[in-house]
Amino acid sequence: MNVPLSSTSSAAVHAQDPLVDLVGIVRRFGDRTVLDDISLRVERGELFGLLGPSGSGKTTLIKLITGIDKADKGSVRMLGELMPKLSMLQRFGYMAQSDALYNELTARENLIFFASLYGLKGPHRNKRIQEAMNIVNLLDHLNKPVSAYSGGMKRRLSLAISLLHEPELLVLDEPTVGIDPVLRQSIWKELGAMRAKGTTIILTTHVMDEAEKCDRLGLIRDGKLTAVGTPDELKQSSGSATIEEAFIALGGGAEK
Ligand SMILES: Nc1ncnc2c1ncn2[C@@H]1O[C@H](COP(=O)(O)OP(=O)(O)OP(=O)(O)O)[C@@H](O)[C@H]1O
Repeated sequence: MNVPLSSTSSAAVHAQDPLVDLVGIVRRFGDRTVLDDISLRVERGELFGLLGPSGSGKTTLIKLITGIDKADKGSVRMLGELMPKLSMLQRFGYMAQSDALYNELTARENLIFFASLYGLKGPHRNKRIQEAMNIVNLLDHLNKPVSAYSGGMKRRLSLAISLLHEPELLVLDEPTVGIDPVLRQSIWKELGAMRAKGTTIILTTHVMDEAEKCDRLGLIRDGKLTAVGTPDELKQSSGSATIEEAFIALGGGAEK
């Protein structure tokens, strides 16, 4: 991962800091403004969903939160720390939309590599590898090369990697794309269990019944945050019966 990281220290982390605090974020590519003045706070322990049509800017926003990319204007703080910041890497797990896996290595070797980045060692590392692969139902495939994995299996392995170090924050870009409904349900059960233990989760989704399961949603359209609230608040404020209707009524437009 090519991360432009600063190692300069900033504000001390205080218990009252939101987990993620975005202020006035602008991101441009050439003369195109892809994120336009986005301010958003995600509190500790929340399961926060970003919902928006294809190309609306969800992945770009996720990359700014994780410090993979830098905003042209505005600030991103994670736990009070200005991002990007190298030491924060151990405190969040990130599952990108395209899998960042070493195809020629086995799943176990991939997990060992990422575990070393997170500072996991010895029996604890091995226990976490077993636990994470059990969550995504891939324990039987631990020793297979990733090149022999299906697309859905690669997604599940990427999810296992993001969970490996039991981070305080999980950032998941379309985590259930290409995953069958049964496993999708079990992954959501696990995300719920992690949230119950205090993990904050930020994810992007196009699936409306997944959006319903989030504590709060941010609706993005053309790089603008058009609405933020609980699923019920968004339905009420738009007089809609479903999140899908609320999404369209609140400027979400057509889904892909
Ligand atoms: N590195 C880049 N250079 C130029 N344009 C980019 C770059 N990254 C993203 N974009 C553009 O920014 C816009 C937002 O892209 P982004 O990937 O954030 O959308 P998205 O909401 O995540 O879409 P999807 O749901 O399809 O993943 C798109 O028009 C995309 O083409």
